[in-house]
Amino acid sequence: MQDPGSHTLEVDGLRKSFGSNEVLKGINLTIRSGEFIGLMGPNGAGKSTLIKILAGVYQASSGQIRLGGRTLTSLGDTEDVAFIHQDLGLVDALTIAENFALGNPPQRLFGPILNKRAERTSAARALGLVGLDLSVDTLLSDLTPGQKTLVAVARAMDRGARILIVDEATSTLPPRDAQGVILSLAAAAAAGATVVMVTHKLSEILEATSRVLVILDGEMVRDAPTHGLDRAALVEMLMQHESDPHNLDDASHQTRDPVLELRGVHFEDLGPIDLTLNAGEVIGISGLPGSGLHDIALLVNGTLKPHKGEVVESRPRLTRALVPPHRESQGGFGELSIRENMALSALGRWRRLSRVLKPRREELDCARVASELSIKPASIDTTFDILSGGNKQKVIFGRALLLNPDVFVLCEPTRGVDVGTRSEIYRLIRELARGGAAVLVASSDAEDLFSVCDRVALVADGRLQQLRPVSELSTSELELMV
Ligand SMILES: Nc1ncnc2c1ncn2[C@@H]1O[C@H](COP(=O)(O)OP(=O)(O)OP(=O)(O)O)[C@@H](O)[C@H]1O
Repeated sequence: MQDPGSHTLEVDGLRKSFGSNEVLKGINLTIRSGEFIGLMGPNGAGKSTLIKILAGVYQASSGQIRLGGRTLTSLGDTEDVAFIHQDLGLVDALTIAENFALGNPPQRLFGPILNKRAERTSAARALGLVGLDLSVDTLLSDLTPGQKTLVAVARAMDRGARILIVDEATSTLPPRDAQGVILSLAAAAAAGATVVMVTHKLSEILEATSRVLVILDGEMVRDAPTHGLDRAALVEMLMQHESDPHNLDDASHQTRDPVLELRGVHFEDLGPIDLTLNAGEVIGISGLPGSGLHDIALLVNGTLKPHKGEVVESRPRLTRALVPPHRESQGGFGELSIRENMALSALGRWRRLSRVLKPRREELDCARVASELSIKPASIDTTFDILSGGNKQKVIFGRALLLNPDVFVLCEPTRGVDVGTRSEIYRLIRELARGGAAVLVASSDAEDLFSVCDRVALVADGRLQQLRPVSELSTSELELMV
């Protein structure tokens, strides 16, 4: 029997099935106080399901959870444990102090009189712990996404959490913001808190964690100290038979005829923007949140119309496909299947001359793309809603592939996807360019830029800087760009 005061977290033989699909196949774990755990695994491996069982969102089919020797059905109601998801559970219209007070029993001075001062002092102290130099009266809506995540971490610590469970909280943050969050989590661990962090970013694992756990197909297949590991070792742990994501074949480019041009385009604070997309070339643009990076992509796609200037197409009826920046709000239709979500915009492709749909061809094409992207579950009749985050991203990417357009506009194409799929997406993008498509990648992920783009440029101060060949840039120059 352990000391109940300790915060050792133990999981024994945890299983979870959804219908006949066994998603967790007997997970065993012991995590001690002060450990910083990186939890990795391919899309659909079961990471979020494990976290949701710990949080009490799902109930395990069998198995045990113990904290400090006490058996619990979940950690959801335990003050010692805080969960930080992509949806941070903060309210934009409230101040930092008010967000801290949300859901907390009020601190009382005397009878019904609240001790607001004590609440503010303790909130300010917690902000200091995560390195945020902000007044507690700042409105949440005035913060950057990274600062909001730090507020969520500070709030958890203010509430006395000794275990922080963080599920892909940095995946939508620009690198510098993500770095701030990782540093504050590392500081929390150094001060004795336990951190369990789900991430696909190898750099975050190497930078901050003390131990790596890998889930594959619902089983915990690796458990190793991070010390001594490098990127290649992590990739090998994840993939077993890995093809190096950076070893992309050098596409022999064909003629680079202009396909689409933005000429002197203005949109809100952007402009003038001049950009030419050529057949067979992958152009990458990057920038901070609010820089207008995705607006440029949407202007290229025709979703946004310029206030001034023109979008010139090289031929009539030029076709375009978009992977939108916000999968959560602009991506898929939750109640439709993988197949329906993929086929939606390309239905015309499977029509006979008589205009009758050829469902068998449609099914085969969707199944082929789903398999190329290793979408899980493999059945294309699966409902979109129940897919893991990374698999949703793959379906949306697959939809663009099926359209087979002249121009691909890909916003954050690898957001939330695992290491193996990332390299597969890079291979597919190169293939699209080799096939003559013009590709625009609008991404805040340096790896997207140096792995797949021919030329890249930064969006800053409303302008698109000069495009430069990636081959002439060092990794650190690229990382500085994002
Ligand atoms: N509510 C649900 N009903 C049915 N199946 C589900 C449900 N939630 C998750 N699944 C399935 O469980 C499997 C594991 O999903 P989970 O979200 O745990 O993966 P993950 O490892 O977190 O992936 P990612 O890295 O893409 O976020 C997937 O095949 C998913 O479709």
